[in-house]
Amino acid sequence: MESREVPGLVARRLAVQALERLEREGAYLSLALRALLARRHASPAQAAAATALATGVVRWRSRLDYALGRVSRRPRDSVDPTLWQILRVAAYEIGFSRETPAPVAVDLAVRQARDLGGGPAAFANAVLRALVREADGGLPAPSDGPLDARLAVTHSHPRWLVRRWLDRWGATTTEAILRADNEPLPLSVRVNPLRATPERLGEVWRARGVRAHPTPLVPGGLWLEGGGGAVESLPGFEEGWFTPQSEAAMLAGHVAGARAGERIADLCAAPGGKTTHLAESSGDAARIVAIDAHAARLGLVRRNARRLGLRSIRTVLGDATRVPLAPGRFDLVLLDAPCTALGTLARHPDVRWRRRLEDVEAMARLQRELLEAAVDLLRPGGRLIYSVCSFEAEETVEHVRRLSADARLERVPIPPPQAPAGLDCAQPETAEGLILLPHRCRTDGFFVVRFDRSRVTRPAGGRAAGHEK
Ligand SMILES: C[S@@+](CC[C@H](N)C(=O)[O-])C[C@H]1O[C@@H](n2cnc3c(N)ncnc32)[C@H](O)[C@@H]1O
Repeated sequence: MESREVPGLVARRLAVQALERLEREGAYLSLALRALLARRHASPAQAAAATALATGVVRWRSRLDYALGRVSRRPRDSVDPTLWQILRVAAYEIGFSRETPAPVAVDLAVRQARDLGGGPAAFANAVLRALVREADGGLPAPSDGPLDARLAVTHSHPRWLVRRWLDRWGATTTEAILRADNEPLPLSVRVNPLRATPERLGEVWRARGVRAHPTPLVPGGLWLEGGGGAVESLPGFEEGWFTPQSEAAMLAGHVAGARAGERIADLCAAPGGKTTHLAESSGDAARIVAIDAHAARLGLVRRNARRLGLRSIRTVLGDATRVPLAPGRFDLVLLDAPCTALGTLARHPDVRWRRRLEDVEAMARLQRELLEAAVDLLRPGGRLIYSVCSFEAEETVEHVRRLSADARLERVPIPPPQAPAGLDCAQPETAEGLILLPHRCRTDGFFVVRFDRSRVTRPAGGRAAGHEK
């Protein structure tokens, strides 16, 4: 019963349980937390605290393990896995959380360790007290060894990824990306212009004590001050006034510029964040086919369209590499492709540990197939918008180089978003598509490019050969 009496203990136990599921079953952090918090009937405060702790531990995992390893007399693989998660939570609080004083974090961890026996509790006490002494100015980080290994531990990323980024971006940019990945991003929403305006929504929220600011890069969005909390419980959600969406993701729908009367295919549509954006921009007056290979996720597209009051979206369950649609007929094809999601590490810290180097090439292969199918659907003059929440070369510029050699296509530059005061959004590779790196504009890492299907067929590298019908 102790757990009910000591404030903060329930949240820490929940965090440890979520972390164990992540480790043991490879569960997604957000899904593991959601299921656990619902099953244990956690209060909103317990849920918020457990989420913050588990997310923090996942984000800082390798730095926490390094710091604990320095003060533990036992190697990690000889320590009970539950006890190690308890230590990680406390180490996170000691190193990174301003909410809980270190002695309280140690005390709460020792109380949890007691469930495992007197020995584990004494061990936790000794390790964490030593850590508090070591961590005076922050948790220790390695000061020697190869740069990639040092950065990987200091900023808690897998070493293979750090090595890739060092090769491509150099040390300064890589370190800036690593830092940005560890800074939580503000929540944002896209306002449904058919039902509300950012001003009106901002007013309604202000009356409820929620502050919001216009998204700096994309018109029609709002950044929520303070983050946290369930955005779905805010006023206006059920009424279809807005869609939770990252600002980077809004950019794809924004540059697509869907218009009334257009025939549009969204090839990887679920859960419909961008499909509904296209429907809204066209005044719900386009003909939109939303395809996705996963039935349950496709159901979310229908649910979101219903909530937003949109009627121009038809859903089709299927593999978009073999689309059951007439080729050469679409004015606009959006391919927001499945990807490594390595641009979203600030929002989804577990993705960094889930991905392997092989995933990059596997995703690039699927994207190549999807791109071929997408190009076939375009009518002459039709436009293709390709986007991914990743900035890996294989998933972005390498596709652009290949498509640029396709005689049927012409790349149309996308104007870079206006840099708001104080942010440097200068794009490193505008010649090959728009890359948002996570440290530049407080967005996810993202990539978007536009290709139009030529009205004129031209042999590769040759002169125009005639008009397509
Ligand atoms: C990045 S998500 C799309 C997000 C969506 N565009 C949005 O903005 O809400 C990629 C989607 O591709 C779908 N997918 C993966 N492989 C597919 C395939 N071969 N054909 C169709 N959909 C596929 C996945 O089910 C997933 O929903």
